[in-house]
Amino acid sequence: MGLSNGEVGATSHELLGAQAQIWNHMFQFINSMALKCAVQLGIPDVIHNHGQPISLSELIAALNVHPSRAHFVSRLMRILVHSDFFAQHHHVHRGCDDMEEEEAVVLYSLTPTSRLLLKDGPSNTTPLILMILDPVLTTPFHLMGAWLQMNGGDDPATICTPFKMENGMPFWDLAAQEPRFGNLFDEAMEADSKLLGREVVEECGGVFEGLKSLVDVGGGTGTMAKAIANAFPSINCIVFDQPHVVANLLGSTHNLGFVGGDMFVEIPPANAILLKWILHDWSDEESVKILKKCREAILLSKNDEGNKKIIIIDIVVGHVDKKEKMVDKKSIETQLMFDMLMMSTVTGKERSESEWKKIFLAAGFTHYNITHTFGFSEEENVILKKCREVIFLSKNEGGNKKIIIIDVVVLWGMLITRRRWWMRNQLTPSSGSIC
Ligand SMILES: C[S@@+](CC[C@H](N)C(=O)[O-])C[C@H]1O[C@@H](n2cnc3c(N)ncnc32)[C@H](O)[C@@H]1O
Repeated sequence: MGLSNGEVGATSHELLGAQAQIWNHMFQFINSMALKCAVQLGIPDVIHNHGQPISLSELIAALNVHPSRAHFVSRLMRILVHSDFFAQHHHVHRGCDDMEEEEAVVLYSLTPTSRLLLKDGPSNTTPLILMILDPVLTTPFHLMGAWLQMNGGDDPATICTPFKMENGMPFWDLAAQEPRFGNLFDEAMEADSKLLGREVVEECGGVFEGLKSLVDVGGGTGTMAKAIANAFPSINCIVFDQPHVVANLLGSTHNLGFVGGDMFVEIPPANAILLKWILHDWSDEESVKILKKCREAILLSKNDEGNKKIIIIDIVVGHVDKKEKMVDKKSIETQLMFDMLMMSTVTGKERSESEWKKIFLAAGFTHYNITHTFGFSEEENVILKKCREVIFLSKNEGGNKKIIIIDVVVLWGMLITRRRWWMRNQLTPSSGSIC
Protein backbone atom coordinates (compact mmCIF):
# COMPACT_ATOMS: atom_id res chain seq x y z
CA MET A 1 0.00 0.00 0.00
CA GLY A 2 1.47 3.37 -1.02
CA LEU A 3 1.79 6.35 1.27
CA SER A 4 -0.38 9.34 0.53
CA ASN A 5 0.61 12.94 -0.35
CA GLY A 6 3.59 11.98 -2.51
CA GLU A 7 5.72 10.92 0.43
CA VAL A 8 6.43 7.62 -1.25
CA GLY A 9 8.27 9.26 -4.14
CA ALA A 10 10.42 11.63 -2.08
CA THR A 11 14.15 11.07 -2.18
CA SER A 12 16.15 11.45 1.02
CA HIS A 13 17.57 14.61 -0.53
CA GLU A 14 14.04 16.03 -0.91
CA LEU A 15 13.13 15.01 2.64
CA LEU A 16 16.18 16.77 4.03
CA GLY A 17 15.30 19.84 1.96
CA ALA A 18 11.79 19.77 3.43
CA GLN A 19 13.21 19.45 6.94
CA ALA A 20 15.54 22.38 6.30
CA GLN A 21 12.56 24.50 5.29
CA ILE A 22 10.71 23.55 8.47
CA TRP A 23 13.74 24.41 10.59
CA ASN A 24 14.15 27.75 8.89
CA HIS A 25 10.47 28.57 9.43
CA MET A 26 10.43 27.31 13.00
CA PHE A 27 13.36 29.54 13.92
CA GLN A 28 12.09 32.74 12.26
CA PHE A 29 11.06 34.20 15.64
CA ILE A 30 14.73 34.15 16.63
CA ASN A 31 15.47 36.69 13.89
CA SER A 32 12.77 38.92 15.39
CA MET A 33 14.17 38.51 18.89
CA ALA A 34 17.75 39.17 17.79
CA LEU A 35 16.51 42.41 16.22
CA LYS A 36 14.63 43.33 19.40
CA CYS A 37 17.77 42.65 21.46
CA ALA A 38 19.84 44.91 19.16
CA VAL A 39 17.25 47.67 19.59
CA GLN A 40 17.05 47.22 23.38
CA LEU A 41 20.84 47.40 23.69
CA GLY A 42 20.98 50.40 21.35
CA ILE A 43 23.59 48.77 19.07
CA PRO A 44 22.74 50.96 16.02
CA ASP A 45 23.25 54.16 18.06
CA VAL A 46 26.51 52.91 19.54
CA ILE A 47 27.89 52.21 16.05
CA HIS A 48 26.58 55.51 14.72
CA ASN A 49 27.99 57.53 17.62
CA HIS A 50 31.38 55.87 17.17
CA GLY A 51 31.69 57.79 13.90
CA GLN A 52 33.53 55.02 12.07
CA PRO A 53 33.33 51.21 11.84
CA ILE A 54 33.55 49.80 15.35
CA SER A 55 35.56 46.81 16.57
CA LEU A 56 33.98 44.10 18.69
CA SER A 57 35.90 45.14 21.80
CA GLU A 58 34.84 48.79 21.35
CA LEU A 59 31.25 47.69 20.85
CA ILE A 60 31.30 45.50 23.97
CA ALA A 61 32.77 48.34 26.02
CA ALA A 62 30.07 50.76 24.86
CA LEU A 63 27.14 48.38 25.33
CA ASN A 64 27.34 48.01 29.06
CA VAL A 65 27.35 44.23 28.63
CA HIS A 66 28.44 42.35 31.73
CA PRO A 67 32.05 41.11 31.30
CA SER A 68 30.92 37.53 31.93
CA ARG A 69 28.61 37.82 28.87
CA ALA A 70 30.96 39.77 26.58
CA HIS A 71 31.85 36.76 24.43
CA PHE A 72 28.17 36.29 23.42
CA VAL A 73 28.03 39.64 21.61
CA SER A 74 29.94 38.40 18.53
CA ARG A 75 27.31 35.66 18.11
CA LEU A 76 24.46 38.15 18.29
CA MET A 77 26.30 40.32 15.75
CA ARG A 78 26.88 37.33 13.47
CA ILE A 79 23.15 36.67 12.97
CA LEU A 80 22.39 40.37 12.59
CA VAL A 81 25.14 40.72 9.97
CA HIS A 82 23.65 37.71 8.20
CA SER A 83 20.25 39.48 8.15
CA ASP A 84 21.89 42.63 6.69
CA PHE A 85 21.23 44.79 9.73
CA PHE A 86 24.96 45.44 10.04
CA ALA A 87 27.91 45.12 7.69
CA GLN A 88 31.09 43.37 8.77
CA HIS A 89 34.57 44.21 7.51
CA HIS A 90 37.95 42.68 8.28
CA HIS A 91 40.70 45.13 8.94
CA VAL A 92 44.19 43.63 8.83
CA HIS A 93 46.26 45.11 11.60
CA ARG A 94 49.99 44.84 10.81
CA GLY A 95 52.65 44.73 13.49
CA CYS A 96 55.40 47.38 13.69
CA ASP A 97 58.08 45.13 12.28
CA ASP A 98 58.06 42.13 9.99
CA MET A 99 58.44 39.75 12.91
CA GLU A 100 55.05 40.64 14.44
CA GLU A 101 52.04 38.65 13.22
CA GLU A 102 49.24 40.21 11.23
CA GLU A 103 45.98 40.40 13.13
CA ALA A 104 42.55 40.58 11.45
CA VAL A 105 40.20 42.83 13.40
CA VAL A 106 36.46 42.57 12.77
CA LEU A 107 34.74 45.93 12.32
CA TYR A 108 31.00 46.57 12.21
CA SER A 109 29.15 49.38 10.44
CA LEU A 110 25.53 50.36 9.80
CA THR A 111 23.54 49.37 6.72
CA PRO A 112 20.60 51.31 5.20
CA THR A 113 18.26 49.13 7.29
CA SER A 114 19.94 49.79 10.64
CA ARG A 115 19.98 53.52 9.88
CA LEU A 116 16.20 53.30 10.36
CA LEU A 117 16.89 52.15 13.93
CA LEU A 118 18.74 55.27 15.08
CA LYS A 119 16.90 56.83 18.04
CA ASP A 120 17.40 60.42 16.92
CA GLY A 121 17.21 59.63 13.22
CA PRO A 122 14.45 61.24 11.14
CA SER A 123 12.91 57.82 10.45
CA ASN A 124 13.33 55.92 13.72
CA THR A 125 11.43 52.63 13.43
CA THR A 126 12.36 51.21 16.84
CA PRO A 127 9.04 52.10 18.56
CA LEU A 128 7.24 49.97 15.97
CA ILE A 129 9.59 47.04 16.59
CA LEU A 130 9.15 47.30 20.36
CA MET A 131 5.37 47.38 19.99
CA ILE A 132 5.01 44.52 17.52
CA LEU A 133 7.42 42.33 19.52
CA ASP A 134 5.92 43.17 22.91
CA PRO A 135 4.50 40.11 24.72
CA VAL A 136 1.06 41.80 24.69
CA LEU A 137 1.02 41.24 20.92
CA THR A 138 3.13 38.08 20.61
CA THR A 139 1.46 35.99 23.37
CA PRO A 140 -2.02 35.85 21.74
CA PHE A 141 -0.46 34.00 18.78
CA HIS A 142 0.00 31.00 21.08
CA LEU A 143 -3.79 30.83 21.42
CA MET A 144 -4.58 30.91 17.69
CA GLY A 145 -5.32 27.17 17.40
CA ALA A 146 -7.59 27.06 20.47
CA TRP A 147 -9.31 30.25 19.28
CA LEU A 148 -10.04 28.73 15.85
CA GLN A 149 -11.73 25.77 17.53
CA MET A 150 -14.01 27.97 19.69
CA ASN A 151 -17.54 28.92 18.67
CA GLY A 152 -17.13 32.50 17.47
CA GLY A 153 -20.88 33.27 17.42
CA ASP A 154 -22.50 35.74 15.05
CA ASP A 155 -22.79 38.79 17.25
CA PRO A 156 -20.10 41.36 16.31
CA ALA A 157 -20.48 42.96 19.77
CA THR A 158 -19.22 39.85 21.50
CA ILE A 159 -16.54 39.05 18.94
CA CYS A 160 -13.47 37.49 20.51
CA THR A 161 -9.95 37.69 19.13
CA PRO A 162 -6.92 35.76 20.45
CA PHE A 163 -5.88 39.18 21.86
CA LYS A 164 -9.13 39.42 23.84
CA MET A 165 -8.80 35.78 24.98
CA GLU A 166 -5.36 36.59 26.42
CA ASN A 167 -5.97 40.09 27.77
CA GLY A 168 -9.63 39.89 28.75
CA MET A 169 -10.58 42.92 26.64
CA PRO A 170 -10.38 44.13 23.01
CA PHE A 171 -7.23 45.81 21.70
CA TRP A 172 -8.66 49.35 21.76
CA ASP A 173 -9.87 49.01 25.36
CA LEU A 174 -6.46 47.85 26.58
CA ALA A 175 -4.76 50.70 24.69
CA ALA A 176 -7.13 53.13 26.46
CA GLN A 177 -6.84 51.59 29.93
CA GLU A 178 -3.24 50.51 30.23
CA PRO A 179 -0.90 53.51 29.88
CA ARG A 180 2.23 51.40 29.23
CA PHE A 181 0.61 49.66 26.25
CA GLY A 182 -1.27 52.79 25.12
CA ASN A 183 1.97 54.80 24.99
CA LEU A 184 3.84 51.98 23.27
CA PHE A 185 1.13 51.91 20.60
CA ASP A 186 0.95 55.69 20.14
CA GLU A 187 4.75 55.95 19.87
CA ALA A 188 4.81 53.16 17.28
CA MET A 189 2.16 54.91 15.19
CA GLU A 190 3.95 58.25 15.49
CA ALA A 191 7.20 56.68 14.30
CA ASP A 192 5.48 55.11 11.31
CA SER A 193 3.67 58.32 10.42
CA LYS A 194 6.86 60.36 10.68
CA LEU A 195 8.49 58.26 7.99
CA LEU A 196 5.38 58.00 5.87
CA GLY A 197 4.29 61.62 6.34
CA ARG A 198 7.45 62.91 4.73
CA GLU A 199 7.16 60.44 1.89
CA VAL A 200 3.49 61.22 1.25
CA VAL A 201 3.86 65.01 1.10
CA GLU A 202 7.06 64.83 -0.95
CA GLU A 203 6.00 62.15 -3.37
CA CYS A 204 2.20 62.23 -3.43
CA GLY A 205 1.65 65.99 -3.24
CA GLY A 206 -0.73 65.85 -6.21
CA VAL A 207 -3.30 64.02 -4.09
CA PHE A 208 -3.70 67.06 -1.81
CA GLU A 209 -3.74 69.73 -4.54
CA GLY A 210 -6.75 72.06 -4.42
CA LEU A 211 -8.10 70.75 -1.10
CA LYS A 212 -9.45 73.24 1.42
CA SER A 213 -10.00 70.87 4.35
CA LEU A 214 -8.95 67.39 5.43
CA VAL A 215 -9.85 65.20 8.40
CA ASP A 216 -7.36 62.51 9.40
CA VAL A 217 -9.78 59.96 10.84
CA GLY A 218 -8.14 57.81 13.54
CA GLY A 219 -5.20 60.18 13.13
CA GLY A 220 -3.71 59.30 16.54
CA THR A 221 -1.58 62.06 18.01
CA GLY A 222 -1.44 63.89 14.68
CA THR A 223 1.99 63.15 13.20
CA MET A 224 0.66 62.55 9.70
CA ALA A 225 -1.72 65.53 9.76
CA LYS A 226 1.12 67.77 10.99
CA ALA A 227 3.21 66.83 7.95
CA ILE A 228 0.29 67.62 5.63
CA ALA A 229 -0.62 70.87 7.45
CA ASN A 230 3.00 72.08 7.26
CA ALA A 231 3.39 71.21 3.60
CA PHE A 232 0.00 72.62 2.55
CA PRO A 233 -0.76 75.75 4.63
CA SER A 234 -4.01 76.35 2.73
CA ILE A 235 -5.51 73.03 3.85
CA ASN A 236 -7.34 73.17 7.16
CA CYS A 237 -6.42 69.85 8.84
CA ILE A 238 -8.27 68.17 11.69
CA VAL A 239 -7.04 65.12 13.57
CA PHE A 240 -10.07 63.09 14.60
CA ASP A 241 -9.57 60.28 17.11
CA GLN A 242 -11.01 58.84 20.30
CA PRO A 243 -11.38 61.52 23.01
CA HIS A 244 -8.70 60.03 25.30
CA VAL A 245 -6.16 59.99 22.41
CA VAL A 246 -6.55 63.66 21.44
CA ALA A 247 -7.27 65.07 24.91
CA ASN A 248 -4.93 68.01 25.68
CA LEU A 249 -3.36 67.99 22.19
CA LEU A 250 -3.00 71.33 20.49
CA GLY A 251 -2.24 72.12 16.87
CA SER A 252 1.25 73.42 16.21
CA THR A 253 0.16 75.54 13.24
CA HIS A 254 -2.84 77.76 12.42
CA ASN A 255 -4.28 75.08 10.13
CA LEU A 256 -4.16 72.07 12.49
CA GLY A 257 -6.70 71.12 15.15
CA PHE A 258 -7.80 68.09 17.17
CA VAL A 259 -11.33 66.77 17.63
CA GLY A 260 -12.38 63.83 19.79
CA GLY A 261 -15.24 61.52 18.81
CA ASP A 262 -16.30 58.15 17.47
CA MET A 263 -15.89 57.50 13.75
CA PHE A 264 -18.81 55.06 13.87
CA VAL A 265 -21.12 57.88 14.98
CA GLU A 266 -20.07 61.09 13.18
CA ILE A 267 -17.02 62.46 11.39
CA PRO A 268 -16.47 66.24 11.01
CA PRO A 269 -17.18 67.44 7.43
CA ALA A 270 -14.21 68.05 5.12
CA ASN A 271 -13.28 67.96 1.41
CA ALA A 272 -11.03 65.01 2.06
CA ILE A 273 -10.82 62.22 4.60
CA LEU A 274 -7.56 60.45 5.29
CA LEU A 275 -7.65 56.89 6.62
CA LYS A 276 -4.16 55.65 7.38
CA TRP A 277 -3.94 52.19 8.90
CA ILE A 278 -7.61 52.34 9.87
CA LEU A 279 -9.71 50.04 7.70
CA HIS A 280 -7.34 47.08 8.12
CA ASP A 281 -8.24 47.18 11.85
CA TRP A 282 -11.91 46.48 11.13
CA SER A 283 -14.10 43.76 9.60
CA ASP A 284 -15.85 44.34 6.26
CA GLU A 285 -19.12 45.25 8.00
CA GLU A 286 -17.38 47.72 10.33
CA SER A 287 -15.32 49.18 7.46
CA VAL A 288 -18.45 49.76 5.38
CA LYS A 289 -19.95 51.66 8.34
CA ILE A 290 -16.81 53.82 8.65
CA LEU A 291 -16.75 54.49 4.89
CA LYS A 292 -20.41 55.50 4.94
CA LYS A 293 -19.64 58.00 7.72
CA CYS A 294 -16.70 59.29 5.64
CA ARG A 295 -18.99 59.66 2.64
CA GLU A 296 -21.50 61.66 4.70
CA ALA A 297 -18.64 63.88 5.92
CA ILE A 298 -17.34 64.73 2.44
CA LEU A 299 -20.82 65.24 1.01
CA LEU A 300 -21.62 67.69 3.83
CA SER A 301 -18.46 69.74 3.28
CA LYS A 302 -18.56 73.13 1.62
CA ASN A 303 -15.97 75.18 -0.35
CA ASP A 304 -14.92 72.08 -2.16
CA GLU A 305 -15.05 73.17 -5.82
CA GLY A 306 -16.03 69.61 -6.61
CA ASN A 307 -12.84 68.22 -5.15
CA LYS A 308 -13.88 65.54 -2.66
CA LYS A 309 -11.99 62.41 -1.88
CA ILE A 310 -11.14 59.72 0.59
CA ILE A 311 -7.47 58.87 0.76
CA ILE A 312 -6.67 55.46 2.18
CA ILE A 313 -3.17 54.38 3.12
CA ASP A 314 -3.27 50.65 3.59
CA ILE A 315 -2.09 47.38 2.07
CA VAL A 316 -3.42 45.78 -1.12
CA VAL A 317 -2.63 42.10 -0.68
CA GLY A 318 -1.05 40.20 -3.52
CA HIS A 319 -0.28 43.12 -5.72
CA VAL A 320 2.29 42.10 -8.28
CA ASP A 321 3.89 44.73 -10.41
CA LYS A 322 3.33 43.38 -13.89
CA LYS A 323 5.98 45.69 -15.29
CA GLU A 324 8.63 44.23 -13.04
CA LYS A 325 7.43 40.77 -14.13
CA MET A 326 8.44 39.38 -10.80
CA VAL A 327 6.50 38.30 -7.77
CA ASP A 328 8.06 40.05 -4.84
CA LYS A 329 7.73 37.10 -2.48
CA LYS A 330 9.12 38.91 0.53
CA SER A 331 6.66 41.82 0.27
CA ILE A 332 3.75 39.41 -0.11
CA GLU A 333 4.96 37.44 2.89
CA THR A 334 5.07 40.68 4.92
CA GLN A 335 1.49 41.47 3.84
CA LEU A 336 0.33 38.00 4.88
CA MET A 337 2.08 38.29 8.23
CA PHE A 338 0.40 41.65 8.75
CA ASP A 339 -2.90 39.92 7.99
CA MET A 340 -2.18 37.32 10.69
CA LEU A 341 -1.44 40.16 13.12
CA MET A 342 -4.85 41.67 12.33
CA MET A 343 -6.50 38.26 12.83
CA SER A 344 -4.83 37.84 16.21
CA THR A 345 -5.31 41.34 17.62
CA VAL A 346 -8.37 43.00 16.09
CA THR A 347 -11.42 42.21 13.95
CA GLY A 348 -9.76 43.49 10.76
CA LYS A 349 -7.82 42.01 7.86
CA GLU A 350 -5.56 42.92 4.97
CA ARG A 351 -7.50 43.04 1.70
CA SER A 352 -6.88 42.15 -1.92
CA GLU A 353 -8.04 44.60 -4.58
CA SER A 354 -11.30 42.68 -5.12
CA GLU A 355 -12.00 42.73 -1.38
CA TRP A 356 -11.40 46.49 -1.30
CA LYS A 357 -13.70 46.96 -4.29
CA LYS A 358 -16.46 45.03 -2.52
CA ILE A 359 -16.48 47.30 0.52
CA PHE A 360 -16.21 50.49 -1.59
CA LEU A 361 -19.29 49.50 -3.57
CA ALA A 362 -21.16 48.45 -0.42
CA ALA A 363 -20.48 51.89 1.09
CA GLY A 364 -21.92 53.63 -1.98
CA PHE A 365 -18.74 54.73 -3.79
CA THR A 366 -18.48 54.50 -7.54
CA HIS A 367 -14.82 55.23 -8.26
CA TYR A 368 -11.48 54.25 -6.89
CA ASN A 369 -7.91 54.49 -7.96
CA ILE A 370 -5.02 52.54 -6.52
CA THR A 371 -1.48 53.82 -6.58
CA HIS A 372 0.78 50.92 -5.84
CA THR A 373 3.71 52.92 -4.64
CA PHE A 374 4.62 56.25 -3.16
CA GLY A 375 6.72 57.02 -6.18
CA PHE A 376 5.13 59.65 -8.37
CA SER A 377 7.01 60.69 -11.44
CA GLU A 378 5.78 63.69 -13.43
CA GLU A 379 4.06 61.28 -15.75
CA GLU A 380 2.20 59.68 -12.84
CA ASN A 381 0.92 63.03 -11.61
CA VAL A 382 -0.62 63.61 -15.02
CA ILE A 383 -2.48 60.34 -14.68
CA LEU A 384 -3.91 61.40 -11.33
CA LYS A 385 -5.15 64.65 -12.85
CA LYS A 386 -6.80 62.72 -15.63
CA CYS A 387 -8.57 60.51 -13.10
CA ARG A 388 -9.95 63.63 -11.50
CA GLU A 389 -11.26 64.85 -14.85
CA VAL A 390 -13.09 61.59 -15.34
CA ILE A 391 -14.73 62.05 -11.97
CA PHE A 392 -15.72 65.65 -12.68
CA LEU A 393 -17.57 64.36 -15.73
CA SER A 394 -19.58 61.96 -13.62
CA LYS A 395 -21.04 64.51 -11.20
CA ASN A 396 -24.63 63.57 -11.85
CA GLU A 397 -23.95 60.19 -10.28
CA GLY A 398 -24.68 61.90 -6.98
CA GLY A 399 -21.55 63.90 -6.28
CA ASN A 400 -17.91 63.60 -6.93
CA LYS A 401 -16.91 60.63 -4.84
CA LYS A 402 -13.44 59.37 -5.17
CA ILE A 403 -11.35 56.94 -3.26
CA ILE A 404 -7.60 56.83 -3.54
CA ILE A 405 -5.65 54.04 -1.98
CA ILE A 406 -1.97 54.51 -1.49
CA ASP A 407 -0.68 51.00 -1.22
CA VAL A 408 2.14 50.62 1.22
CA VAL A 409 3.17 47.24 -0.08
CA VAL A 410 6.65 48.46 -0.92
CA LEU A 411 7.28 50.31 2.28
CA TRP A 412 9.64 47.88 3.79
CA GLY A 413 13.09 48.71 2.56
CA MET A 414 12.15 48.79 -1.10
CA LEU A 415 10.46 52.11 -1.29
CA ILE A 416 13.30 54.20 -2.61
CA THR A 417 14.73 51.55 -4.86
CA ARG A 418 11.47 50.95 -6.59
CA ARG A 419 10.68 54.61 -7.03
CA ARG A 420 14.05 55.21 -8.66
CA TRP A 421 13.52 52.17 -10.84
CA TRP A 422 10.26 53.62 -12.09
CA MET A 423 11.69 57.02 -12.70
CA ARG A 424 14.63 55.58 -14.56
CA ASN A 425 12.40 53.51 -16.78
CA GLN A 426 9.69 56.18 -17.07
CA LEU A 427 6.97 53.71 -16.31
CA THR A 428 3.59 54.43 -14.78
CA PRO A 429 2.10 52.60 -11.83
CA SER A 430 -0.79 50.27 -12.40
CA SER A 431 -4.15 51.59 -11.32
CA GLY A 432 -7.64 50.22 -11.22
CA SER A 433 -10.92 52.03 -11.49
CA ILE A 434 -14.59 51.30 -11.56
CA CYS A 435 -16.77 53.93 -13.15
C1 LIG B 1 -3.71 51.81 13.76
S1 LIG B 1 -4.00 53.36 14.54
C2 LIG B 1 -3.61 54.47 13.23
C3 LIG B 1 -3.19 55.82 13.71
C4 LIG B 1 -2.79 56.79 12.62
N1 LIG B 1 -3.77 56.87 11.54
C5 LIG B 1 -1.43 56.41 12.07
O1 LIG B 1 -1.38 55.69 11.08
O2 LIG B 1 -0.42 56.82 12.65
C6 LIG B 1 -5.76 53.42 14.60
C7 LIG B 1 -6.32 54.67 15.27
O3 LIG B 1 -7.75 54.60 15.24
C8 LIG B 1 -8.24 55.16 16.43
N2 LIG B 1 -9.61 54.70 16.69
C9 LIG B 1 -10.00 53.47 17.10
N3 LIG B 1 -11.35 53.45 17.24
C10 LIG B 1 -11.80 54.68 16.92
C11 LIG B 1 -13.09 55.27 16.88
N4 LIG B 1 -14.18 54.55 17.17
N5 LIG B 1 -13.21 56.55 16.48
C12 LIG B 1 -12.10 57.28 16.18
N6 LIG B 1 -10.86 56.77 16.18
C13 LIG B 1 -10.70 55.49 16.56
C14 LIG B 1 -7.23 54.69 17.47
O4 LIG B 1 -7.29 55.44 18.67
C15 LIG B 1 -5.92 54.82 16.72
O5 LIG B 1 -5.33 56.08 16.93
